[in-house]
Amino acid sequence: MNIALIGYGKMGHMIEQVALERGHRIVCRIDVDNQEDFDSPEFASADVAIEFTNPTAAFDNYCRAFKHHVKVVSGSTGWMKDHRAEVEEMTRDGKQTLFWASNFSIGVAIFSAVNRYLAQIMNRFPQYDVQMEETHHVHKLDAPSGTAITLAEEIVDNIDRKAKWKLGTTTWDDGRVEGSADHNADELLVNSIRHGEVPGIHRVTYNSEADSITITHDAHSRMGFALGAVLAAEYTKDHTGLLTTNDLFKF
Ligand SMILES: NC(=O)C1=CN([C@@H]2O[C@H](COP(=O)(O)OP(=O)(O)OC[C@H]3O[C@@H](n4cnc5c(N)ncnc54)[C@H](O)[C@@H]3O)[C@@H](O)[C@H]2O)C=CC1
Ligand SMILES: O=C(O)C1=N[C@H](C(=O)O)C[C@H](O)C1
Repeated sequence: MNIALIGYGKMGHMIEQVALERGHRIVCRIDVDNQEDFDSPEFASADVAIEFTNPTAAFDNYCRAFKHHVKVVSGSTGWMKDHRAEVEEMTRDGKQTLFWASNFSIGVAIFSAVNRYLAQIMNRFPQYDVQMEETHHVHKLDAPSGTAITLAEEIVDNIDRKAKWKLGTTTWDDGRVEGSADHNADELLVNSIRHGEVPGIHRVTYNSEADSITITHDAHSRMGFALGAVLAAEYTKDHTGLLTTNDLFKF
């Protein structure tokens, strides 16, 4: 299939490699210095555009692709709080197509299924309090990570004693600590760590006086995200509307 890349950074390059290995063609690569290519015949020839940019650019990129009726797969995080409703409206009834996931790896899809089940079990065991921690490279623009927000929303949806999640502290390599760990009992605290070149670690911990239970997903590289994004593009070619990893992996 024909794939356009929007955002040719760390993820864009890795997705290109995986897409070529799977026999796809890259028809267009758009980054900040060639925005006019959105209006090129090459871009319009794409079956799907794969978008990995940043929290502020993502939504405009969806709109520019939709103008040409090009379907989009996107992993950009941090835009949901401002544009979720507009994206839901644009993709309603398959008018436009966006496959979005805060994390494309199969490992996180499995982790998410375990996370939901564990939260349900914990309704019977109020002696455990739950907290989350995510660790990423120091270049990351958003905190908490998109994956942490998705996992936190799943816990809040499944455990009766938590009403919402709250960003706690962000700790940097140089020892700086931003934010505060203060929170009410019904708030799920999510702490962030920014360290070196870490691709992404997500940890959910249930702690009681007697013991603690921790589940962790630790990405060894970005390869799992890139493969998932290309699998999502293959799926998106034949589907419409607002899609996510639950559609692809059927959890
Ligand atoms: N859902 C998932 O599985 C994953 C999501 N991400 C997310 O993907 C995004 C990108 O991650 P990386 O590739 O690591 O970042 P990066 O910083 O290496 O690459 C982003 C690229 O987008 C370009 N860009 C910025 N504004 C643009 C615009 N308006 N149009 C086109 N290109 C533009 C930048 O110049 C840069 O080349 C982040 O939001 C990150 O959180 C990252 C890894 C996995
Ligand atoms: O910025 C990253 O690198 C990552 N971002 C995603 C997120 O915010 O959850 C996914 C992955 O953890 C890597």
